[in-house]
Amino acid sequence: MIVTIDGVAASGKSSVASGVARALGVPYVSSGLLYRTATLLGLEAGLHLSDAASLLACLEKRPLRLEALAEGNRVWLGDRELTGDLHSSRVDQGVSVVAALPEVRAWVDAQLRALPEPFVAEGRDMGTNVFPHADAKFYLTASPRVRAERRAQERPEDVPAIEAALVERDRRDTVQSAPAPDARVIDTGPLTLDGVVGTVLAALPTRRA
Ligand SMILES: Nc1ncnc2c1ncn2[C@@H]1O[C@H](COP(=O)(O)OP(=O)(O)O)[C@@H](O)[C@H]1O
Ligand SMILES: Nc1ccn([C@H]2C[C@H](O)[C@@H](COP(=O)(O)OP(=O)(O)O)O2)c(=O)n1
Repeated sequence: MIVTIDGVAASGKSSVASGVARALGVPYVSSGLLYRTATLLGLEAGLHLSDAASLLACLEKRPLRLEALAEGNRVWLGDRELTGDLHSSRVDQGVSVVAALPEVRAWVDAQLRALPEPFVAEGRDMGTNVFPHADAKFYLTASPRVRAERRAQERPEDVPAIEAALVERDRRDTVQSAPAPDARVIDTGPLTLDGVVGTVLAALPTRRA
């Protein structure tokens, strides 16, 4: 069984995917972390983030591993854990450029499609491009202000600055961020995290994984 959870930036995709995966007893996988990993490694290597060939060469020769646990995803480069470095503002600012590169999208998609079922996959295009035959599809939204207020709990910046950055990233990610026609759209604004997880679980075709 594959469940896809897509949505705009900071709409709650990872937290909801983790809650759903834990309830089902399956892993979840964060596709955004792979785009973030490509961005971080490109920045650390001093590459131009639009230089797809160099970026891909850099990714393919490194011992990268995505640990897709239900409790949270972790990314490793050999023995070095990258996870804590993947949500910095500089990665936030560069990631849309990297995510627009078809070569990088193909690299991410190949890794995702190699995963053994069952799992929950979250990102932007899980239900549209990567797993169009998923058993259940969801798309999370919330207003920019609500999302910025949530992110402000996790980041040192203030709400207006985070909100402006989110709106800009939404704009740059528009192409790959359309909901699948068969996705159930959930406005998470008026709901608690548990409320969103419960809404997803209640809408699954069966509770088996
Ligand atoms: N109703 C809600 N639905 C989803 N996330 C929520 C909700 N209320 C608060 N949050 C919080 O919003 C923050 C952003 O969620 P996250 O899962 O990181 O989003 P995304 O993966 O879409 O960037 C997290 O700290 C999460 O706990
Ligand atoms: N399937 C995906 C997942 C993420 N992306 C891009 C779009 C986002 O700007 C970045 C980071 O996504 P991530 O889900 O980690 O972060 P946000 O929820 O947007 O804060 O990657 C994508 O293009 N396709």
